[in-house]
Amino acid sequence: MASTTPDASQNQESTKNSIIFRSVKTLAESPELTSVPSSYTYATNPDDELVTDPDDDDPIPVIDYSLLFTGTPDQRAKTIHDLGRACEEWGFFMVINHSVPKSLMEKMVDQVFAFFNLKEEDKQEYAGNKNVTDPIRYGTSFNASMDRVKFWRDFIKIIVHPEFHSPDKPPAFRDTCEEYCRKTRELGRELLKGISESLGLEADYIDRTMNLDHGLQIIAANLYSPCPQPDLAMGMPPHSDHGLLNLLIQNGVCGLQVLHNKKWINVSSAPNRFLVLVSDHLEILSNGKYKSVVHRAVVSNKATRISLATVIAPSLDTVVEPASELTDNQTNPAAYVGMKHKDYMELQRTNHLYGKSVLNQVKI
Ligand SMILES: O=C(O)CCC(=O)C(=O)O
Ligand SMILES: [Fe+2]
Repeated sequence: MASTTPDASQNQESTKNSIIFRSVKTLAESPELTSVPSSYTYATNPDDELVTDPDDDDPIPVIDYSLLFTGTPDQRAKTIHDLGRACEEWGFFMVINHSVPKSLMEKMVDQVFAFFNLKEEDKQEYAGNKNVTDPIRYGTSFNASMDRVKFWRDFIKIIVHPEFHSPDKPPAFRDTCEEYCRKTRELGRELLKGISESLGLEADYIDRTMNLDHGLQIIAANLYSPCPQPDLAMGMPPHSDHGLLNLLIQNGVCGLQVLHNKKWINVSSAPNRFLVLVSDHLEILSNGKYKSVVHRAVVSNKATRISLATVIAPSLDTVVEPASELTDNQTNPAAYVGMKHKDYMELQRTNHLYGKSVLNQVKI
């Protein structure tokens, strides 16, 4: 795979007082870099420091997707029950035996790599877009103009449904991405049918009420370049995602940690698995029964990490509120106010990314 050589004049912008790198990649590749610049120095909250691998007695839930279709009635019922428990207790699970070919997953990760390896000026074509509904947004950190501390991450976010968009380069990106997005949309919608049933709702309840025929699907590809002092920088700070589910894959380099029972759990994954994160709108719809998972991405000094998140979300105009079937005024009143998905996304974009700070704003 071709790699770009940093070119100081092309990849840096000078302001009155400092030089700003346009991407962490160009910063990480600059020969003079030996330590993390102060603008990236992230102070971890000491309360957050308990980091561990999963406990054998409480393993990360694994869902065998094929049993939803080809299992015996008992196996199917158990899988739906397991899905519900995973959403309730972890807000996170891994999916095996799913419908997305391994070769397509690998091809997509390769294309993401190839995109980040384009010349910076080619990627900058998509930079500067600010609105959550801009079809393609390339950038660095989270919201670089607002972040108090910058995150060690470059990203591209692409809206792929209800309308499909794609960068024109690299040449094979569009076709690979279109197929990958179709397959992951199908996977996400089927998982949501099982999740609907686990809540005691009709299988198509979430699909119908969240208007998934016109649902928003976004892919967010993240590049975490090697960092000279990984303990001092953060790839993505603790946060939960908007949307219903986030289907995540990575390039074989670990870095994702999920918060479970007040501990940060390192997630390692086999190449053919999807890491599925319950996201804020599923928590709202289930009136808090299912919890969106707080997660973060740490960085390494050895390898470049790629992660590719596929967000399956309600249509932009859907007002998401707790399902009336799951609430009653006396014993289980609605715990969240309804909000249009589009407004929620805007709220997330204009807030500092920390924990569940956005979700807390719609909590009653
Ligand atoms: O890189 C990761 O594993 C996490 C990425 C993430 O949290 C996101 O894109 O929302
Ligand atoms: Fe996330």
